[in-house]
Amino acid sequence: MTAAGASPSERRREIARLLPYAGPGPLAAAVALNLVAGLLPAGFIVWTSVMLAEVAAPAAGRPADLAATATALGLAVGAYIAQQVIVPYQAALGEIIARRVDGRCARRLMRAALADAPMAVLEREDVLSGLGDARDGLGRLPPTPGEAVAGALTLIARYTQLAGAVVLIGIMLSPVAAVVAAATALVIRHGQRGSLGRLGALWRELAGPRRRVAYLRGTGTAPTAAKEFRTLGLIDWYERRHRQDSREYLGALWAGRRRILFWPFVGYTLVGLAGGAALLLWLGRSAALGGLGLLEISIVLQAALVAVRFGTFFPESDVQTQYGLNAYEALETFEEVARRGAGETPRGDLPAAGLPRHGIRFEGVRFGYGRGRTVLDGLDLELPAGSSTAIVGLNGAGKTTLVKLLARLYDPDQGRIAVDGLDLRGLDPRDWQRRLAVIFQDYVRYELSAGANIGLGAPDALTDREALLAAARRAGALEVVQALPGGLDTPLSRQYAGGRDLSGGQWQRVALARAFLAVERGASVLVLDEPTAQLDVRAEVEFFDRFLAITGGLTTVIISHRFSTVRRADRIAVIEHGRVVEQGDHASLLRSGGRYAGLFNLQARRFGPGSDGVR
Ligand SMILES: Nc1ncnc2c1ncn2[C@@H]1O[C@H](COP(=O)(O)OP(=O)(O)OP(=O)(O)O)[C@@H](O)[C@H]1O
Repeated sequence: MTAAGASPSERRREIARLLPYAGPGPLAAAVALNLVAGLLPAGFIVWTSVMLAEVAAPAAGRPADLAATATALGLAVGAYIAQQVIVPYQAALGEIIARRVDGRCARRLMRAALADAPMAVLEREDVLSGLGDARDGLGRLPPTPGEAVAGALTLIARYTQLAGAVVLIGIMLSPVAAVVAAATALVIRHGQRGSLGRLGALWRELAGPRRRVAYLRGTGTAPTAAKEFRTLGLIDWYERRHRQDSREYLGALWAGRRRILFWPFVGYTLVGLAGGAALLLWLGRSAALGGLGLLEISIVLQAALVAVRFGTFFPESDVQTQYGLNAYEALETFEEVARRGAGETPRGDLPAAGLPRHGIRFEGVRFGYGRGRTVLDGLDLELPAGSSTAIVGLNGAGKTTLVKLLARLYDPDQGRIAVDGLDLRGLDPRDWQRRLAVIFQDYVRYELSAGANIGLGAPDALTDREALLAAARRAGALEVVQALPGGLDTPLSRQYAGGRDLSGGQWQRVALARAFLAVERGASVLVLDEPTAQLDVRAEVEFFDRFLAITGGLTTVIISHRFSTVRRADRIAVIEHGRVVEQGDHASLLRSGGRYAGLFNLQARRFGPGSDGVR
């Protein structure tokens, strides 16, 4: 990792240490190419000066030497063309070297994060923030839309410069020469941007492999992955996989670049050559015929070079304008999809205040995600107001999907959900969602303070510390909060100064506190998806003792695979094949000896003879 605030000499030493990562071939080629690129302008100056001296010879009393003039002109043109030809090779070599060096640095970072650093070190705040910086720095972030705009503005300077040069050629040499200069510049420029546009398309085409490499690099340098990588012995495999996928991606990228860039480059170089040569010859001829003085020659020569050079790459704008807008285009596409989706979704406007008074009914609900398989298929279910309903079913049965429909994150394809007889689609969705307090299985662990993690259950209570602590107490999270060095103000992430991370069960209590705060602030339907999955047995028992007291009078839905959780509900519904196949209370379902009894007995057996499956 680069030391922060390294001095210039330290930075030079660091670059010297990184140079070998480029590999001997690219390194030698880059040194040679850059030496030549550095010498060519000197050659150009010398040969154009020789040419000028020869042109001025008659004025100095010497006879004009046409052969020497032509040789100097030829060498000057050659030096100029060579400079132009070298530019893209310099850029390509630079890219190869940057990729190789970054690749080696990323592998070093992965190894350091996954294999070398002790876990205790990986949990230190300063180390985590340094690791975050290193990952971001190696992220090869594309230019942003803002950079595209700034880059586009710099084109004003480029085009003004061209216009000035063309006008000067028109005045000093001839209008036709000015047209030749302008046409040469614009044709090359058009070709250059066209190639870059096709490269942009290639970049989009390779989005999948690029994302995979970025993912591998991201997880491989994330401290959270280190535990599993070490214990499973995945480090060597992971490195190989990263190298192989990187090679495949870069192979496809470079092949595409060669295909897109080579022939256009040759073609437009020839156009530049022809246009530049025509202008120089025109100038030489006019000068030889004595029609131009040194001043005019010098002005036209430099203006012609401005025009011909115009067609090449503009580092201050081209990449920015080509790639910077990708994020913006993605944003616009997303907005459009969102707008269309919102337009197709009925948006009711009935107020939801006070609902449900009687109950919520799923009536013949059929639903599938997109074109995927049908998840719920004619599901009928009643959730009486003021009572608790537990939903049981195997993995993938559709329990969470049912909650998503209830929260109006999706609408049924067929059938309806009725709240006190009103179709859910007729209610104002935001208003209805405020009536719900839902904690999903994959609830969000906000990298914010403990207080905010609770307070986001009802944003208007974010600053009400009493309310936050009361919600924490109800969820059994008070001792978690009190043990934090800054209490409610402690950031729940080690990436921040004074931050702490929580255990899975502690996080779950904080998420429950969030839901209880929402209930406290007016939500009347509490939905908990696997609320106790990460709680220890004692915490689970405590949770349910409190839960029954807290939720009395509320409409609650609990999804759980733990029968100790489920059995306490007023009603239990078993979902299978997209429908409710059984419902009733724990005792009646056990008596009936059906699906629920089967699952219950299976779990009970797992925990030994005599166990009632409570865990
Ligand atoms: N966003 C989604 N897009 C496509 N399919 C999905 C999506 N979410 C869930 N599914 C699919 O819908 C089915 C039901 O998923 P759901 O999460 O509702 O099951 P579940 O009963 O809650 O399972 P679990 O007990 O494992 O939590 C699964 O086959 C799942 O793959």
